[in-house]
Amino acid sequence: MTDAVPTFGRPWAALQPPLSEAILDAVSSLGFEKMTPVQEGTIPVFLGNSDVVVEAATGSGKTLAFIIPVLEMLLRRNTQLGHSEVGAVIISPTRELAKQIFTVLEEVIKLSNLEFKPYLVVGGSTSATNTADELTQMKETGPDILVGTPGRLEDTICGRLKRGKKTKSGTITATGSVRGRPSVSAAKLEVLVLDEADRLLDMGFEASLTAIFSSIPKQRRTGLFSATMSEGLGQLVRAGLRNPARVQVKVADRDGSIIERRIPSTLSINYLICPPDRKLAQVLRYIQCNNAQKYIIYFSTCAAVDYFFRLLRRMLRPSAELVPGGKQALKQERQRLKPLFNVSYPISVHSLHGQMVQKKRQATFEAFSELPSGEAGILLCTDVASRGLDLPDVDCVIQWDPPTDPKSFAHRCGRTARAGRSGKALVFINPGSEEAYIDFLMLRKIPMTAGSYLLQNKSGSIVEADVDIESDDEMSSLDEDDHSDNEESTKPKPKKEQKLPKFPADPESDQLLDMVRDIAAGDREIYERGKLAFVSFVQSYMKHEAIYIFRAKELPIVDIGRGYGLLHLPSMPELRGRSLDKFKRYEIDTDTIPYLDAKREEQRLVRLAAEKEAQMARKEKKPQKKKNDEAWSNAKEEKETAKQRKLKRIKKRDAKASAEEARLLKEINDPKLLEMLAKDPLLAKRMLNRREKSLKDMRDIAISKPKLPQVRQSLEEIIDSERQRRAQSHSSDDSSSSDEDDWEAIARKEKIKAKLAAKNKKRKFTFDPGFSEGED
Ligand SMILES: Nc1ncnc2c1ncn2[C@@H]1O[C@H](COP(=O)(O)OP(=O)(O)OP(=O)(O)O)[C@@H](O)[C@H]1O
Repeated sequence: MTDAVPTFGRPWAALQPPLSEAILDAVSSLGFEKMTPVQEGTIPVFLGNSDVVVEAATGSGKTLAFIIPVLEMLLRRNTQLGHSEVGAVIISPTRELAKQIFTVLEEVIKLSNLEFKPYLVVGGSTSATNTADELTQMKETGPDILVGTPGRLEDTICGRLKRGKKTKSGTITATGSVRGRPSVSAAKLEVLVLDEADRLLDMGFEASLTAIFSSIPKQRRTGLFSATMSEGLGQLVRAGLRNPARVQVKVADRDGSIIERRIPSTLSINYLICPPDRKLAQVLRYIQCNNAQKYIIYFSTCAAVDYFFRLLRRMLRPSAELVPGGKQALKQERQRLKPLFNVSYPISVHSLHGQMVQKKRQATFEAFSELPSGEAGILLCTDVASRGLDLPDVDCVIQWDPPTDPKSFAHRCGRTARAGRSGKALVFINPGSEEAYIDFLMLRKIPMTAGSYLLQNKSGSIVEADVDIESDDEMSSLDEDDHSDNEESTKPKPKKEQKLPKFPADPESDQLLDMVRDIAAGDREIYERGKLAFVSFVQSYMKHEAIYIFRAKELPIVDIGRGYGLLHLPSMPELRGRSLDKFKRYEIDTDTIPYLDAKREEQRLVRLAAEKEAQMARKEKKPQKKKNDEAWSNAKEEKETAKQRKLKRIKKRDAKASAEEARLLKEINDPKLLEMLAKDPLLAKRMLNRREKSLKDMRDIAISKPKLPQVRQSLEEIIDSERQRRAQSHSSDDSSSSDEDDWEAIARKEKIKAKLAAKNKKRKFTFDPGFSEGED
């Protein structure tokens, strides 16, 4: 793996056209002597009156590559901006990123002694009053540069949409749509920047962007920046940019040769093909092998972050509040972990995901950024923290699961190895099904090398184990039962399972999982969150964009459950048809698992008692039913079965109806009637079912059109013959009335559905788009 040092470019003073003294002072005060390649490539082009599309690796200094031109362009203006006029707008997909850009911008302005007033425009206010206060404050400030998220910026620049419907393309369709007054005037806007442009589209901000484009002058400069570009960007480029210059920064390898890779040359990425029930041991061993460092661990879902945060905090930084049973229990738990994980420095555990309130997100961000020296820090997060965040000095990024959006992979890894620092990344791959992901990333210019499987030897030291993971033969034969049982391997097995186990026995990993289960058995919060995390992970697996690699059917679901330290597998449709024998249920009545929080536990016990009483009462009333271990899961299953049955019924009914309709249409060959029936398919059904009123209607229609004698004739003929045929068949079989009722009922239901949909649409439409920056 390459460990090249990135080549910084020339000194700032070498730029042509030259930067102003104030900006040169600022970059020098920041301690940046030379430009990074992306800065050297972008600044002169952007300042030379060209729109730019910039693609450069993570951590390559893109932020300054647009902040400096923005300030320079405003400095070069001939006329001054008025109090309510803005000269530049920078759009970012997330609040964190917007805040980060704003901080850098503020710092550069301060260090350069310029008098520009930047303003941060993001959602996340806790109330409408706060929002109103923020607006007033912004108007008082009279900002020159706005940095923010798309929805809020749209409200600020275009005015808040009070009435009207916004389509995906950003046009307002409903007549009588009304926007409030814009809070600023963008009439003299000089420059627009879209940071993480592909993400802006992925998050569905197209409409807001289009609205912003239509409210700002066409004669402006626009820059589009990202480490990854998606195909959808073409449309955005056409809509918002004019003949843009493309700046693409290639990475120089150690020997100076130019190689095509999407990641910095200082970043080394390892993949580890590892059974999912051994990931926890691998992560802890990896940490143990290094000094106090900063780690980011990515998970697919918020629920997984919440669960592992609680679990790791309890294991790695246990305290009297976290461990029930007082000091003695705390000591015992520490003793139990010691042979499995032992480091001499303190470790703090943090979590960050999109469902956390903004304040907490910010606090986590700051705490992890300002970690005391000598302390290791682990930040557990979802992809909300994958893009753009410049967390200082992250040593290693671990991906517990590959991201559902392949583009996120490079962004996740890019939180380390920033601005010339070296960094490591590790991604876990499930054996037997996900190996193709390695080639998939190679093709996307993200090279990876195999990482080592770590084992603990008898003296407790961590050693690299020999694992044969290259053989395709073994790969294809590996299934859920193949990898762990060494003893099992000596027993005769069916043909497919006769391969040698790929992974060595790892009793310490099993001990670790036993410890996790014991913890869950004594802490309801962890027990419940574990189940939630597992279910949400399995569901998120179905959402992988690369579904041909991440095939739900091949997901080693039982091993994953074991790896999560579950006490039992929750009942879920994805487990149907799987062999669950390998999973050993933890012997405990789960009702007895307490919350550590006394008040919460008290409430739970009261609720439980009430539920039991109600259950007893029901039992006395009804004949006894089959005993359920988990009432909630069975109820869910029953609901699912009922839903399936209903769907089947509807499908059958629909098929029957279409067949009937087709048959009728085939029988009737009058063109005018066919036209009428095409316009009103129910007419055919009514006719078929001898609804007198409808027949009369049809006859009337035919008679009232004397110009169409043929139609009248054929209609009457058809109706009469149909009546005769029906009369005959009704005398022997009178089952069609229910069918008719169905049709009428379906028509009625359709009407109601349409009405409801219209109502819902109305409701959605009043929702404030400015607050919709939902990440995750
Ligand atoms: N010329 C420079 N010399 C040294 N360090 C720099 C220079 N320019 C920027 N940096 C530093 O590099 C780090 C990464 O910069 P920045 O956040 O702009 O990267 P980025 O390309 O936007 O990354 P991402 O794609 O992940 O958002 C920051 O900590 C920044 O302070």
